[in-house]
Amino acid sequence: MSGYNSLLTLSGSEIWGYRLSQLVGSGSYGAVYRASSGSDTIAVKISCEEQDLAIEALTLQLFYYRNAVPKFHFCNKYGPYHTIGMELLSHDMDSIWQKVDWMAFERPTLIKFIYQALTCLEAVHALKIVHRDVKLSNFAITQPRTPGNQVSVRILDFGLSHVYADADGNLRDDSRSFDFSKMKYAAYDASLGCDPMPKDDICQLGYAVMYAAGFDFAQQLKLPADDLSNWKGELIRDPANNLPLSVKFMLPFFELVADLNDVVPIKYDLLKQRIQECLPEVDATCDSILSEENGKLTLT
Ligand SMILES: Nc1ncnc2c1ncn2[C@@H]1O[C@H](COP(=O)(O)OP(=O)(O)OP(=O)(O)O)[C@@H](O)[C@H]1O
Repeated sequence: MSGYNSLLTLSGSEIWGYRLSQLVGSGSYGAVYRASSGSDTIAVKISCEEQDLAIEALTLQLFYYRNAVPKFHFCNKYGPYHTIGMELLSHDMDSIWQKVDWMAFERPTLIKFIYQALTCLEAVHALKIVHRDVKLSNFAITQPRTPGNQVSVRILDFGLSHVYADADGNLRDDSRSFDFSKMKYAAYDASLGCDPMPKDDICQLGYAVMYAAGFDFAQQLKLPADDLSNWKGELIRDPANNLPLSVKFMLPFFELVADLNDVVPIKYDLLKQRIQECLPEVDATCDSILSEENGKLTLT
């Protein structure tokens, strides 16, 4: 069995006193299991990528008291694998999206999601960390709280993240030398070969919202590299005429995203204000509600 496949068959194993009971998710590098010890239930991420997991563990620890990421429990080695124990979230946004009618979230859901996702990114950027892997499946919601099933958005997966500047603001290189221009869903500047910076996380959040709104982003990603990059460039040059129809109502937000650069500090409050302006009848600051009926999930 290949290294990666063996990551997917660890149900029943015991790690640091937690028994892995169910595979709840997997990505290119890791598998994530629900794990229990007595009444305590957490998520355990397992990967062969030592450095990425070490960076992720360090990052999660920095955010323990901020409600932006799953709370960190431990990191440890398990045979050939590296593991992180963390708060168990309920569903990632991509798997909820796959179950909604027409594979398109409704406007109120989109507005609340983007507001909370931006709040997560604000917390990440405040520590001079750039995430660099912003996509729908890297956001998840907390376990529903009672009464009312309220849930909040958290950002996941810091394997590609990087502390881009020191306390004095001097830029720091990443020795891992990733080539983000090859990443299909990279922001426009990164697709041209620039190092991804916080504004690019926000630009990628914009792509994630287009996808969540039902725009066929997967088809767009199949374009030849130059055409894809041109499309991303046009979105920034003239969002009013190039935004997909399903997110045109979010033009006030996308216009501000198009104006972001790496020099002027990002005004998160203004971005949030713009998000609220896109749909004034919905309070973007309210938590979302998760309901489940006959196996069908609804996030409102
Ligand atoms: N704390 C958690 N609680 C519940 N599910 C989680 C948690 N962390 C991750 N998951 C699930 O596991 C999936 C994969 O996790 P993650 O993105 O961290 O793995 P990865 O291998 O680094 O993925 P990628 O391919 O994006 O690099 C997520 O999309 C989500 O469904």
